[in-house]
Amino acid sequence: MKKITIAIDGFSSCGKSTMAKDLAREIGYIYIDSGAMYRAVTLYSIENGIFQNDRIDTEKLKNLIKDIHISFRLNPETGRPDTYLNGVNVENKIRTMEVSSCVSPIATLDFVREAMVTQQQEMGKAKGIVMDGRDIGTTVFPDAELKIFVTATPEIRAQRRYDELKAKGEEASFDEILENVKQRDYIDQNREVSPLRKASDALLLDNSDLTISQQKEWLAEQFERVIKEKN
Ligand SMILES: Nc1ncnc2c1ncn2[C@@H]1O[C@H](COP(=O)(O)OP(=O)(O)OP(=O)(O)O)[C@@H](O)[C@H]1O
Ligand SMILES: Nc1ccn([C@@H]2O[C@H](COP(=O)(O)O)[C@@H](O)[C@H]2O)c(=O)n1
Repeated sequence: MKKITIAIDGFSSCGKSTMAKDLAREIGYIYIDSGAMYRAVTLYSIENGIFQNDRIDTEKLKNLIKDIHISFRLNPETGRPDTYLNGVNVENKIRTMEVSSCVSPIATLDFVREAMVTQQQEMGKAKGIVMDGRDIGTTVFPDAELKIFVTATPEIRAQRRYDELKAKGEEASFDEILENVKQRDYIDQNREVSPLRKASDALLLDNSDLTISQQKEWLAEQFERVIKEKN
């Protein structure tokens, strides 16, 4: 059976990776969380004094970007891929509020996007991939056979993130999360290079009132429909 490329874009914390990971596991495709790659570059920038006091030393990052190697390896305990930065597992470190609050400015930089998009296109060149992010259907894989654009209200998205952190036993402030979600949406939609947009041929999914299993079922139906058409 011919494999396809699946692009899942949308606003922050709306459930893209939850849907993408589950679908990829069920259909035996590779799953790539492109946001984790921008988060890893951000962590590197914080740890190497490139992002300090709300300022980015862009010249330094430009010189060092070739030394930033991001990869994914399956975690046998979670059954999901963990993110590695230069060979070190950074899966937990890249999910902190510190990284969340610095990542969108880093993701506006053209040379950062160019480096990430090149790696993402390489990862997907054999198809059989589900990738989620902000520009997957518009820039990374404009010819993807199945494109989804996910949205939900900012309050619902912040609540989901808040519940997730609480369940993990982590300190969280709903207001801080809501502010971060809104700020990232704004920066992501208004940057010059590859702003967050619904591709004209993407299917829109507002999952504000859907459960995880309902959205999973919806996505599986879309996949079945497209794969039948292509085979
Ligand atoms: N339909 C849903 N109903 C309730 N909770 C959901 C739903 N979909 C996802 N979630 C939960 O919302 C949280 C955010 O989901 P997820 O991490 O998949 O979002 P995302 O869009 O990939 O986020 P980000 O853009 O930050 O990577 C998770 O805790 C997830 O379990
Ligand atoms: N294709 C992408 C993916 C992500 N970004 C930026 O990274 C941030 C973090 O992504 P999450 O999916 O983990 O929320 C996101 O807010 C974007 O700024 C991107 O630009 N392009």
